[in-house]
Amino acid sequence: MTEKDERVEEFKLEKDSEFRFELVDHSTGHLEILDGMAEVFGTELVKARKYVFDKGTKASVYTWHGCHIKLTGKTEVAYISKDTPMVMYVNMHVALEQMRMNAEKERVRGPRVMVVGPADSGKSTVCRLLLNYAVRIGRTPVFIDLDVGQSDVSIPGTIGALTVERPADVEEGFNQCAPLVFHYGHVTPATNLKLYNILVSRIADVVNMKCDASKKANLSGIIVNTGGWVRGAGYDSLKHAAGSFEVDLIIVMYEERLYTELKKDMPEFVRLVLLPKSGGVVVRSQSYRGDARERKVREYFYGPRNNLFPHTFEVKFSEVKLFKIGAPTLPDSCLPLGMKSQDNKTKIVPVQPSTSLVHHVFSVSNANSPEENLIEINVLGFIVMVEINLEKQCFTVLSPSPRPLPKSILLQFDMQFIDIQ
Ligand SMILES: Nc1ncnc2c1ncn2[C@@H]1O[C@H](COP(=O)(O)OP(=O)(O)OP(=O)(O)O)[C@@H](O)[C@H]1O
Repeated sequence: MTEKDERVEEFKLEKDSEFRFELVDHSTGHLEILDGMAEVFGTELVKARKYVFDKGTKASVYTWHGCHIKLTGKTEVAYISKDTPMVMYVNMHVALEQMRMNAEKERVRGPRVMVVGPADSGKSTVCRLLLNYAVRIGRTPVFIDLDVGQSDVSIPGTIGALTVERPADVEEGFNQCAPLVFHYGHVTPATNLKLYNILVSRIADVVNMKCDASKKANLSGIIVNTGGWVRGAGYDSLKHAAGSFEVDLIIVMYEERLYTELKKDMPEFVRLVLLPKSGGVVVRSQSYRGDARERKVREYFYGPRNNLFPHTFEVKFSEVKLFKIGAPTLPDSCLPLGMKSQDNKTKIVPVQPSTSLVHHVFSVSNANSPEENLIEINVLGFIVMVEINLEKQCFTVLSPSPRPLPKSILLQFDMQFIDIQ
């Protein structure tokens, strides 16, 4: 596919059709709706507003009744398709709403849904659609993102949950005002599956508490997004997540093998639905995913439109305590008697200040002391070590808020962020 020059194009969409586009990696695009009604992944577009889409965006505009739109920008692909699974997705939403209404009558909890499927099968998009449709009719479901590679709740390397109270912003996604976030530190569950599973159980416990405390959230139900690792240990961790959240419905994106395996392994009360993958879902390369992760961290500090102003300040070594979760795995034969290599995976390892920490991202833990269970305590936010001065015994950090840091225990990510615009 050849790259077109930036240009203004208008498209007339018939009812039940979608306009799919991919912007090139180096330029943003603008979209306007000129006539009719349309939505982007379940969020309605407002007339006379110019929506700005980030570089490399891959998205679609769907219309139930027909519309006329204008796109300005450099696209790699831009086309209209009438072959969309949207009716099936909306039927799914209707079924969930039916479950909520039944739950209301029977005074039980609303649907607990988990969306699974291989990488690039449209899981996040289906979650976003179902959440948007739910809030559009007054529900407030809890969204949990277990995808540590491409989280829609917080930065990569974390798992998080938020109560969705309004539709996702077309440009910026869900409002991430007060998410509950736990530090994992890596961008794939495989790096430390033991820790990952502990965090999944922990976040499930907290979500259960939230649902016990809020009747509305309990009735609205939960929607859990998962990562694309669906074989071997990845499959086991999906089963673990299903058990932790006590899900009663699993949506499997297009893969029959996964559907059949889960059908066999899940208890009877768990319903399984196989949904087709949209022809518009784009397969993203490793480098695109890496760039997307970096963009996500940048967005955390600078805002989605470069509209935030982070702070840089010095922090004395003595003011903070740095830790990493998990020590390198040693063969069992090298460990003290009775200890297993798996125990190392949840070990809290103190990290000494050194120049190797430059550019590393750190979570600011909500813990008050290292004696607390650092793994299972949520995090307040993130900083980046911009500079380390061993002589002055201080770090220079990039932080979303001005000094001082809210708490003093910092947890190290594998991930680095180099702050160049
Ligand atoms: N109908 C569509 N038209 C155009 N682009 C789409 C459509 N549906 C999804 N996409 C895009 O395809 C990409 C992959 O979709 P999505 O993130 O939902 O998949 P996923 O299964 O959650 O991916 P993974 O778990 O591997 O990160 C995203 O960039 C999304 O915006």
